[in-house]
Amino acid sequence: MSLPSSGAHRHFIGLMSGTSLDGVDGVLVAFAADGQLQLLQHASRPFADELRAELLALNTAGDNELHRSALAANALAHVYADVVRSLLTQGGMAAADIAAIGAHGQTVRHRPHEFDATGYTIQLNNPALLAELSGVSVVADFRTRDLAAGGQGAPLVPAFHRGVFGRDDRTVAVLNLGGIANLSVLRADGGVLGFDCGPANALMDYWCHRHTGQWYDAGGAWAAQGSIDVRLLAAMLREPFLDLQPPKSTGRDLFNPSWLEQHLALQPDAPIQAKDVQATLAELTALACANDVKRHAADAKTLIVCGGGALNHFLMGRIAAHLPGVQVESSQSHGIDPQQVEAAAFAWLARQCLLGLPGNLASVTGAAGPRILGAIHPA
Ligand SMILES: Nc1ncnc2c1ncn2[C@@H]1O[C@H](COP(=O)(O)OP(=O)(O)OP(=O)(O)O)[C@@H](O)[C@H]1O
Ligand SMILES: CC(=O)N[C@H]1[C@@H]2OC[C@@H](O2)[C@@H](O)[C@@H]1O[C@H](C)C(=O)O
Repeated sequence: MSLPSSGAHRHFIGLMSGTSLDGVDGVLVAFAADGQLQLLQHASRPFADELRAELLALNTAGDNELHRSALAANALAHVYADVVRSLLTQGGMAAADIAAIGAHGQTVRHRPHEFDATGYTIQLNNPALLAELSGVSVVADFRTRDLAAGGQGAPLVPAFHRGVFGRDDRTVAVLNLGGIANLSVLRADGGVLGFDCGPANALMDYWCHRHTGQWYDAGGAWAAQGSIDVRLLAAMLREPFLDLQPPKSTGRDLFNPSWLEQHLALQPDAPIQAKDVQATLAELTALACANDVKRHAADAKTLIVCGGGALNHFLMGRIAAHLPGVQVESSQSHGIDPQQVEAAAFAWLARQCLLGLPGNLASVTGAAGPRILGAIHPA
């Protein structure tokens, strides 16, 4: 993987807890002087049920939010610190060996440019506590500067995708299937387009947990038993966000259980079988993403998929079915575990911040220009 590097600041840790709310993924990476990034260690922690439920609840308005958010952020910092400890132990390294941790935090609201010209994006985090617990400098709060500069504040991974997956002889498309789906279009001339496509695991996980008690549909096996409900699918596909032009980003603010329940309530037929709803949600993700590839990356012959959704065989099959002539493959076949890509991106973003280099791409977020992202909390 070739990424810009000055040779300084060799080892970094990246921590990502994303919109699927499954837990924390962490990586320990080394940057070589020649710009190569090497993934050294990976560790993950699922959230305890109580913390997961509280983080989920904090995505919508509720009682005493400030107090509850502060406590949830503290709890999150402890999970982050636990992942950092594992990474250091696994790598046989000490805190002093790490230049910085890039800690994304937990998005609980994302409303760019709503309500006033700036709007807001909120990632719960306690980087000061994490620095104290880990003894490592922490870079956090990656999104707000881009927002202040008129950008969406998301997605931020396309710049990293370009460094890792970009080719100078062809267009490559990279699809992240986390709680939300986002696409990066990496052109041979270095130009990058990136935006959120719509819902991915956030809705499928909700539905799966409600009806099976499992946090997610492993391999998409349950969805594969269902039939796609064409009326429900057509109704969900009419969601205006799906047809907005980029730059655009979204989150659980829009694609949440109420959004799904409202669509279900409007269906004229008797209740749709639960497994059919699951199949239809997978198809919604597949079609929304495939339509975006056709609209914005028509010349791409390869679609590299990362995020936990790359492990959903049913979903991967449906995406491939809608993109004949495009090779749809997991990032694993490009040497990087799909569940480590985002965490690695935040290690890279932390390094960009320490080096005083921009982390955003104005062509993606719509910001007025390149900006150094993140706030540094020294060890
Ligand atoms: N074996 C599997 N089969 C099917 N789906 C899986 C599997 N493993 C993980 N997933 C899905 O991937 C999700 C986690 O993906 P990931 O960690 O990429 O999301 P995230 O980082 O929280 O999201 P985002 O990219 O939106 O920030 C799980 O919630 C689950 O839905
Ligand atoms: C506000 C926020 O947390 N957005 C996430 C979310 O999860 C996927 C998608 O929506 C993407 O836009 C972003 O995450 C990745 C890491 C990004 O910024 O590129």
